[in-house]
Amino acid sequence: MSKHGLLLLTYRPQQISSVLAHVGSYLRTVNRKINNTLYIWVESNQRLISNSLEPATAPLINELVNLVPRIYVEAHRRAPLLDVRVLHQAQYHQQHCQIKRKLQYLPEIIFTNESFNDDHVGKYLESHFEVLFGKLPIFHLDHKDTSESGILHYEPCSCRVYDYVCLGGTFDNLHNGHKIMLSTAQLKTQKSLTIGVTDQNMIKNKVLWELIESPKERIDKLSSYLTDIDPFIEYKISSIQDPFGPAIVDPDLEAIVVSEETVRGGHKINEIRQTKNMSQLQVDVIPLLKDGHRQHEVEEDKVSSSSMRIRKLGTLLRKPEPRPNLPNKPYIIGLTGMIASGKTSIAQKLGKLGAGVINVDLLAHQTYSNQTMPAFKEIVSIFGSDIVDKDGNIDRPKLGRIVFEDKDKLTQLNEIIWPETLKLVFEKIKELSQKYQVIVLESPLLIEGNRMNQVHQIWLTILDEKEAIRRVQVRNQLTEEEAIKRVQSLIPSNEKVKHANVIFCTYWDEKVTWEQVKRAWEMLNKEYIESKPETGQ
Ligand SMILES: CC(C)(COP(=O)(O)OP(=O)(O)OC[C@H]1O[C@@H](n2cnc3c(N)ncnc32)[C@H](O)[C@@H]1O)[C@@H](O)C(=O)NCCC(=O)NCCS
Ligand SMILES: Nc1ncnc2c1ncn2[C@@H]1O[C@H](COP(=O)(O)OP(=O)(O)OP(=O)(O)O)[C@@H](O)[C@H]1O
Repeated sequence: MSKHGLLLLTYRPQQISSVLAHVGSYLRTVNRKINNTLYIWVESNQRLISNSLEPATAPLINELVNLVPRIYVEAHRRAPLLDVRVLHQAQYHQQHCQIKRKLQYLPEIIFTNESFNDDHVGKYLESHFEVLFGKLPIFHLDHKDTSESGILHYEPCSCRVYDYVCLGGTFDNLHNGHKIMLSTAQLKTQKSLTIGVTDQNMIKNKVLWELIESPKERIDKLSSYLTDIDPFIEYKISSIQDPFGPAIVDPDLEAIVVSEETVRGGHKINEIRQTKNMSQLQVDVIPLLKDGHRQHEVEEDKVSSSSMRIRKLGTLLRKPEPRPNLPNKPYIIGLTGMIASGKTSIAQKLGKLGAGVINVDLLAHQTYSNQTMPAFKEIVSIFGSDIVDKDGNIDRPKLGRIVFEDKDKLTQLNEIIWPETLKLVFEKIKELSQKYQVIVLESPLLIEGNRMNQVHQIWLTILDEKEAIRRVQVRNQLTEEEAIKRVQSLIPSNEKVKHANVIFCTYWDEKVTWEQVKRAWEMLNKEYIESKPETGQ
């Protein structure tokens, strides 16, 4: 299996759309041979037959606007996990034909759909790219099952081209739907493509927004993707704070590319431009790419970044850091997350699957549960005798109201309780390690207390803040204001995500939570438990 490859897709003169007949079959074979990136370069077979290295006559724009999106539709069907990149060589960029392109990922194998002399193929590709193709293996693709041909339901948009085009999006987990939109816009652009990328304040209503990368990371990835596909256009990519961005400011823009679901945004932009006496943008609409690989009813119908985020739940997102300070056994999972995000519910499920569970909160409460316990006196001396109830115990709801009103007091309380709690945690770990290989330490303040190196992996529960506030109100009988204070008293989930090896979300019903937990448990056992020795890393 190679990581990256390049498919040289050749067609007979005047018959460019004929490549579509078999592209699905080619992609299926390629999908078995590479597992990361596939570049596709579309070329007339005449250039290879004649072994001519003269500049080619590039395919016509109307052919490409038809062809390229359809290749992505097939890529979604046949190789949904491959990063397919159809490289453009549009007619109006003929003057750049002599410039050798760089590629972001170096191909390790070449695929061709027609048999040519291997030397010709290597030389031809080396005349277009700064890659030593001559040394790479060449695999000739056959298409046996022609029955797959021509089943592409795709209505391409107009083939008019413009100097200045714009579009917008979040572009998290760049997928084939995005690629259709971006390619269409690139093919329509002769000079400059302006792209607005949603800022952090615009994504907070999206499902699992905490898993979306920062605007800078998304912009960087988008920029290197676009340059890889077509380095001859100017790209102006910036973050936007509203749905309109530069589209209602830049007088040079001529067209906007939108999808069926965002066409209203395009028309709204034109309304605003009209009020400012600016020219109207041509609104070019691409159809939505439906998801043929939906895994769950909570996923969307269309190929979507949200569905891709949902699929990450319960999987290993980040390899755990080595913990030379900890023995390999027992293997300790720190389960943390926002208040009412479902830590206890997930810990219980892990318990049912075979983990030993320690609730650090309960042990913390033990440290001041009666007058003989070590933290009792210290807490009363700091928070006053008012917090002791008529039975002589510390009134926890009352203490809670005090510390969630005042961050300093919360820190003070944690400083008193933590050393004693830690002693109890160690005792409990020792006791449970007789029976369990995996111990789940349910610990709300694991990250706040910077205690991440005391566990082998960090598993994080996240939940939409509004839902967390609703749950706290119901469960703890609090007002909305009090619930908000509790939920917001900890480090926000989007910052904790950086530390997490596995993430869960309990937003949907229990069945969905169970699926995530089972996935994580299986991964843990397979990768980290079954094959580990007692000591050493
Ligand atoms: C407010 C905007 C920018 C927010 O983007 P959004 O969060 O929806 O981005 P997302 O990354 O999900 O999608 C980006 C674009 O790809 C399209 N898209 C997403 N999935 C698919 C799919 N499966 N098939 C086809 N297109 C798709 C979206 O409809 C959108 O047009 C957008 O929704 C919008 O209203 N666009 C029209 C106005 C605009 O472009 N403004 C900025 C101009 S600079
Ligand atoms: N999958 C789920 N679907 C719906 N509700 C859930 C789900 N999981 C948990 N809940 C509910 O959310 C509330 C909080 O869950 P839980 O007590 O497990 O959270 P927690 O993170 O342990 O809270 P705390 O930090 O306060 O201890 C509970 O009322 C629980 O019933």
